[in-house]
Amino acid sequence: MRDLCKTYGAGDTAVRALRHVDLDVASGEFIVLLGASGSGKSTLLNILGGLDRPTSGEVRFLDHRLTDASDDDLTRYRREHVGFVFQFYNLIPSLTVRENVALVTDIASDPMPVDQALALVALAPRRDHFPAQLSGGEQQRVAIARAIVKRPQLLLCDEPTGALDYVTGKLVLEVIARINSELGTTAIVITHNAAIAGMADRVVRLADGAIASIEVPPRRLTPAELSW
Ligand SMILES: Nc1ncnc2c1ncn2[C@@H]1O[C@H](COP(=O)(O)OP(=O)(O)OP(=O)(O)O)[C@@H](O)[C@H]1O
Repeated sequence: MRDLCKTYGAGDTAVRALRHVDLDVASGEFIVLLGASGSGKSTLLNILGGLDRPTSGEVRFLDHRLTDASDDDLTRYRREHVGFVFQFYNLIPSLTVRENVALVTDIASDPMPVDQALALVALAPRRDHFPAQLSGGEQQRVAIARAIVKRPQLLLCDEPTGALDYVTGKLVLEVIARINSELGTTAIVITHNAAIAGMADRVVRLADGAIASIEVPPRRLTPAELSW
């Protein structure tokens, strides 16, 4: 990302959500994005994921220039390269676990078998259950399986543990760390929980739409080693 700016609205009501952000993310990196509410974290993630466009500046992903991409190009970029995980799981209630994940394999070019994705999130035995029969943490793990079944290079997580209790949140973090280390998927995780920063290769802190600091933790911790 180079000199990335995003302004919502115009005139007196304009909100400058991102101001001149420069950031390079290496393939396979695990980045934790911290910052106060309203500091621009989701805006940054949405632009990186091709869900939104910057007002000015440049975003590149490998040889794709997202800034000039047409709507169709952005759709293809999201479909082929990006997996999203949000705070709320957005599963389809009338479909089983397996069917929720299989929806993605129907449109992906090189998906992994659904059962492999479910095994990665330790949910293979629940494949025929419906979302309402699962706990919040299990539903989030289905959402992660759905995000990674197409083998995206980039996994973008916006508050993935925000709705979960301590133990369940840790289980979900374990799954994200495993995807990052076993599949080499680049992971960017937004959180309000500064303790999660210990899992990262780098911790990027936003303040008022700008990068306030980038830190490299002395040693990358496993989720089991984190406490809050
Ligand atoms: N669609 C929009 N229209 C107008 N302003 C917006 C819009 N989306 C976000 N904003 C504003 O842009 C700023 C950054 O919002 P953003 O959601 O990126 O922050 P955040 O750091 O993710 O916050 P939180 O931690 O509360 O989710 C905020 O001031 C927000 O009110």
